[in-house]
Amino acid sequence: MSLKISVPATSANLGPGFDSVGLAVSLYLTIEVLAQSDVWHIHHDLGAEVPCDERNLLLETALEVCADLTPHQLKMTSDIPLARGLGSSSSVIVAGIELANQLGNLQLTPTEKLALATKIEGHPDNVAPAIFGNLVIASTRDAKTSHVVAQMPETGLLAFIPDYELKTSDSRKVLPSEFAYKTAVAASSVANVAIAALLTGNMLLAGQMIEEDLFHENYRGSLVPEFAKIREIGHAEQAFATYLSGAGPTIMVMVAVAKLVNLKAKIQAENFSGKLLELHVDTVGVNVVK
Ligand SMILES: Nc1ncnc2c1ncn2[C@@H]1O[C@H](COP(=O)(O)OP(=O)(O)OP(=O)(O)O)[C@@H](O)[C@H]1O
Ligand SMILES: N[C@@H](CCO)C(=O)O
Repeated sequence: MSLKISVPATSANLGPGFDSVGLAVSLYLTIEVLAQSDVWHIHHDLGAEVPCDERNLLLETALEVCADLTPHQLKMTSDIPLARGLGSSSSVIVAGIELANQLGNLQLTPTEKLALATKIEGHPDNVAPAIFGNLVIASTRDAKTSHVVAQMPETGLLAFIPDYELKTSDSRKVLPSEFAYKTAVAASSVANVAIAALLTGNMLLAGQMIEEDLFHENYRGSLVPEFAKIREIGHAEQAFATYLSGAGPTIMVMVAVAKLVNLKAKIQAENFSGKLLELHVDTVGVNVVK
């Protein structure tokens, strides 16, 4: 049997869409199913800290979804950097669900996959676009997830991926545990206009609203020292928006395609330690090739 599963990276939040909005982007985790085996084994070159057995999040997820899968040798490759704010954990969870779906012949619908993935990840903002591709707006309350898949308006995407990791769990520790009613109303009004602008293709307004986030970026800015400077460069180069991708530390800049080259040169000139990558919107989501 030949089976290959690929899952895109995802950039969550887009400013005020905290925990509920995400965009699928063009970096990929790929799982290749090799021969049946007595025990599970994952061949990968992602480093010694990534387990090769059932302790790997891929197999933890697959076996949680379907406990009696036949063990296989697997090959895992990924260009999604770990703990950088590009949805590496969600890509593995979605791949694990798909692995169980295929090997266990579960016939899961995309909505069922979203429910399973959200339960495991805790929020839908990365797993939803990893499943559906594109821009996804989702809300999970009382274990029920509602979602809308939308086309992202045309924009260039430039990601600065710092050399250091920032685990989502650490980046969530700096957030407040409570929010005053008035602030919550203001924060959700910003989010509402951001989404309405994205859905009507108004990148200028969407960009302004993305940068007015009140939910998380003010608290996380100090964890990502490059953020303020890159946003300043974004303003000087007329980018639509600069935001913290997911829990950081990746910084995403949305900019008109014609302005990408200049923007890239200006950020490169700062000599920050990390990678600067031009990305594209992934419109496919999780993909199975047999
Ligand atoms: N290929 C992989 N195999 C096994 N575990 C992985 C893999 N990729 C990521 N993980 C797990 O996910 C953790 C990173 O998850 P975390 O939520 O901190 O960051 P992220 O998903 O990359 O970023 P964000 O959620 O902000 O977009 C890693 O430390 C590791 O435990
Ligand atoms: N919405 C999440 C994304 C990372 O998992 C956060 O910002 O913490």
